[in-house]
Amino acid sequence: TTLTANIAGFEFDDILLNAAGVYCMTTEELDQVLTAPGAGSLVTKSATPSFRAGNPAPRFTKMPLGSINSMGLPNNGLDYYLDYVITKQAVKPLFLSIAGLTKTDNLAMLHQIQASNFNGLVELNLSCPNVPGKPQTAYDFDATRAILTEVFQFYTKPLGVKLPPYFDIVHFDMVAAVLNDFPLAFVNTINSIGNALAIDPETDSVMIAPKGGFGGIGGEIVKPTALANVRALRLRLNPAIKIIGTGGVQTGRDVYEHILCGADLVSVGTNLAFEGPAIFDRLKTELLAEMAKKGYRSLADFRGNLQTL
Ligand SMILES: CC(C)(C)CCc1c(C(=O)O)[nH]c(=O)[nH]c1=O
Repeated sequence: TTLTANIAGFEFDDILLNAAGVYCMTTEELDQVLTAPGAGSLVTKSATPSFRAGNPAPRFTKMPLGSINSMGLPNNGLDYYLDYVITKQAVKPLFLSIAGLTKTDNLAMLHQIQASNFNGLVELNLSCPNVPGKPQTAYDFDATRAILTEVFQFYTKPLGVKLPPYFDIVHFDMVAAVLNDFPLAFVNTINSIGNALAIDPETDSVMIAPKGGFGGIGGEIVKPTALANVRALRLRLNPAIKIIGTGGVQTGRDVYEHILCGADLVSVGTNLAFEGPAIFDRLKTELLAEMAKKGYRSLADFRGNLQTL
């Protein structure tokens, strides 16, 4: 049985990786994912041009059926992660995530990466903010088209985008219509479901300090939305644009369902944070068992084969 995938000519011989933001802040964490059995790649914490401390703690916490976070983009700056992926890219194909707070920052970072010795894949986090008073970039389809137009004027290395979840069928149509106009290597869907609220029953208070307790949620609770976004985009996007499925993965069956919806790679956030990198080998074992039960010998045997009634 083989668990392989190909994105932009890169062969992955395991299809699991971390979700950006989880287990990827420091080189120590990144090395643990890099060497974890069952993990076929890794992605770095979304980088800004220079170091950011991020929001005051508590800013990530467990809650029933998942997690809630408002980290505020804490990261060690682009150079730190660019150095890491350049040093390690011979081991396996790697993803470098960027999330500029302005379009100027994103373009500057991409110029630096274009000129660098990094030959892996860039994940442009489109949950990054847009101009104040407007929604995040990925919820502003004109802004999404504008930044991708500027990026592809000069950026020639493999690039994909990280998307927040959409909840309206017309939004699936609209975002796919934008993305299909660009030579994207992949789309990673979903990012956390934004601006949720969790309450501590002991104290009747919110659970995280930033933003009055509002934060992005991940984990088991988001799986139905994650699967819907993978499926909706698979049905709409050019087949050349591969899909990384993210959201709600805690068992091999969850990985299997992301693939059934059309995912090529599957990433783990919340449950990786709770369980640690040993989760990758557990998920791989459970996925292989699920495939054996169904008589599948490769992911191509069932990728995208979700049945409708
Ligand atoms: C939400 C942003 C801070 C604009 C981007 C970074 C990010 C964060 C974060 O650093 O707060 N958390 C998430 O769940 N997803 C993200 O993409």
